[in-house]
Amino acid sequence: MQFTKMHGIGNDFIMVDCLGEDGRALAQQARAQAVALCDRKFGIGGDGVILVLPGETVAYQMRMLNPDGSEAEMCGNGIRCFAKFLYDRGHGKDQAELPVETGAGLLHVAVQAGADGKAATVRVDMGEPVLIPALVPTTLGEGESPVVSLPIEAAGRTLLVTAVSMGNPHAVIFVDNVKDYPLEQVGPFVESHAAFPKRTNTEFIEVISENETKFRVWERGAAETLACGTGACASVVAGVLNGKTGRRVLVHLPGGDLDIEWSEADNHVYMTGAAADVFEGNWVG
Ligand SMILES: N[C@@H](CCC[C@H](N)C(=O)O)C(=O)O
Repeated sequence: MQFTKMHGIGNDFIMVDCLGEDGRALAQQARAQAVALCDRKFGIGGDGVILVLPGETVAYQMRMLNPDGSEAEMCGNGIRCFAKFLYDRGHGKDQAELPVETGAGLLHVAVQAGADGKAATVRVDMGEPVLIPALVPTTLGEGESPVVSLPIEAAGRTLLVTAVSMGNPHAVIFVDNVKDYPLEQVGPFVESHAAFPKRTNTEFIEVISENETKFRVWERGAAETLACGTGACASVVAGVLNGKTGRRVLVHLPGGDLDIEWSEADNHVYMTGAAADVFEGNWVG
């Protein structure tokens, strides 16, 4: 199985091209072997596997598997890698925006090329955040009101969480000092807390100013990673809902920066950031 290793600000993925004749078989193999592929000692190593598939209503479809083998509805850093993967191979080069089917619906990506003519940064229309508790999904809150800084008990602490879905679930927690926060102690308990029936990604956010935050994440099915695009989007939505940030924020993640805007005009969240190739190979496992 041929693969390309890519990353979006340090969130690294094994990309499998399933557009050809043998695409269905490759996708099946990659799904079955996602845990082995992502293993950093015995496999290729990655924060996930991304399947580049033909779409049903448009040309392309993205699917994402976590290192624990579970399938995620969406992946923000992954979709930028997906866009670069296609662009650098000549797909959709003549289109200003490329529609991509995802588990979070149809999203649109716009590539900005570098001096070498290859995709350098990608702007993604991530769609509207989902705030209705039952759809996040979370059992917190009441009726259709957003869950904004409601308490949960986890790891012997009371944590105030804001629940946002960007197709996949996020619990956002604001902290004073993100660098020293015991994320590896708290993260696993929030991930599998009873208030989140599909488990959750958990973002820990330190606000620097109205337009700048520092970010760390404990990802569902992946533990701590260097970046999470959907998480960065969710964190800005949470920042606005809590009155802690403006609508446009430069998010500093351990692997790099993302420019996130929750547009007042159309209620969509826009994410802009880099995507990069690392190497290509042939999986013989
Ligand atoms: N790192 C990704 C999110 C990957 C999926 C996540 N672990 C989940 O299970 O929802 C991103 O950049 O959004």
